[in-house]
Amino acid sequence: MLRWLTAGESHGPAVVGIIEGMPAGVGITSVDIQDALARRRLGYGRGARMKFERDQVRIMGGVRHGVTQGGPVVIEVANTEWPKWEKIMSADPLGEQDAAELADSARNAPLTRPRPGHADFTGMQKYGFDEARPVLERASARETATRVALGAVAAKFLEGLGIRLVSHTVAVGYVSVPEDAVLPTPRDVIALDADPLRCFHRDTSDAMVAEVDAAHKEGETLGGVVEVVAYGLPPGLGSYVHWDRRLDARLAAALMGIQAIKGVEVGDGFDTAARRGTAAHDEIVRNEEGKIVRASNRAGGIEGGMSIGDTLRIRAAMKPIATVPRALRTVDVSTGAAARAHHQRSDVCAVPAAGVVAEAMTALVLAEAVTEKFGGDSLTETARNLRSYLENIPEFLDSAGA
Ligand SMILES: Cc1cc2nc3c(=O)[nH]c(=O)nc-3n(C[C@H](O)[C@H](O)[C@H](O)COP(=O)(O)O)c2cc1C
Ligand SMILES: C=C(O[C@@H]1CC(C(=O)O)=C[C@@H](OP(=O)(O)O)[C@H]1O)C(=O)O
Repeated sequence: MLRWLTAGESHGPAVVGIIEGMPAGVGITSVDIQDALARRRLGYGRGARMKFERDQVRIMGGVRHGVTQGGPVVIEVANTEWPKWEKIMSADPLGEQDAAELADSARNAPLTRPRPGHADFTGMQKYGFDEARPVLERASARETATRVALGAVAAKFLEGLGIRLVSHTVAVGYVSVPEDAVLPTPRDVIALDADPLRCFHRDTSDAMVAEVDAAHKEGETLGGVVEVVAYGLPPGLGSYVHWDRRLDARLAAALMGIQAIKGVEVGDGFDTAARRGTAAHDEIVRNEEGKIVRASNRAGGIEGGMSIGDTLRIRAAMKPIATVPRALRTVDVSTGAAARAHHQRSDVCAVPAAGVVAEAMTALVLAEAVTEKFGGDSLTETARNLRSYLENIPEFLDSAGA
């Protein structure tokens, strides 16, 4: 069983992730995790904090000399902003002098004008806070740094089994890649990361940059759509036998669990709903070598809640950043008067970063499904079990490795 948790606040000393059940023998270093985190910072339209803050990674358990040992892997991503927040976010009660200094600090002014589109207002109601600071600290997408760190470990495990993931931006606001655009492969990751929007279609990327500039100028923010593509999956991850074992359900929950994600689509998803049956599915045919393959990939590599051994495609729709510079209407809960929502700084568009987070979440779900199906206390054992499964699929059913 693979399970994982994250902890920490946006302006606390660190955000921390722990993953338990990762087999031994997976090669992972702080540099690998640092590289994954650097990709999450990419993207045209991200805010000031991305420029001045660094992610400082420390592996605190489960890895020795660059290889997992089978125990829980613990990763700390320190917030380099911490010295500015040490008093505001102190875990322990403050002494008299520190408390007096804090009371005078502008940074600590109570956030009584909750921002629509955030957890602020309902979080205050639910947990009984009189301002939004304690809510936004944990609701913030700063926490996605830990998901990407843990996802880097999961991705290394999958890579050891020949499974590779890619993510890319397919829409920013109303600007979308054309429907017939080529899918990126793992070979394209460097080019993708070099693109300002992590978009694989040159002309669309230029139009997206212009859209982010226009939104920025108008005090607006933008959302969009990202896609995760996974290559090399064996058939049979997940199951049709129960709703919560379905791979599509688990991937959808994982992507929906990312801050600001409001929709998930597997394969052609919503377009498929508008098609007639003969144009909606992926027919089973023999190729020139006599191998059983699919004539298309409309389902996005999942049927009956299981991977079918074809390319996985899953999309997530992100709403526009809720801390809008042209601040939205709210109520100041300290006075009851109409007001404008609190705004200091924010991203204009975080869609490219959301793609990297979605890739990490997909890696975590796939790694969990792989360990569930193939078990193994070491990567070698998991690989052996996977090989044996594939070798033992009866020849007349063999579609593996498509
Ligand atoms: C990578 C990433 C970066 C984000 N950056 C910001 C930001 O700078 N400002 C903001 O208001 N929201 C940002 N968000 C979105 C908020 O975290 C999100 O809108 C908030 O949690 C409420 O969304 P929900 O209703 O889906 O929980 C970001 C989300 C992601 C995934
Ligand atoms: C810090 C990160 O993202 C933050 C996510 C976020 C939000 O409201 O979700 C708001 C912003 O933080 P702040 O309000 O402190 O500027 C982003 O910078 C990060 O991704 O590392």
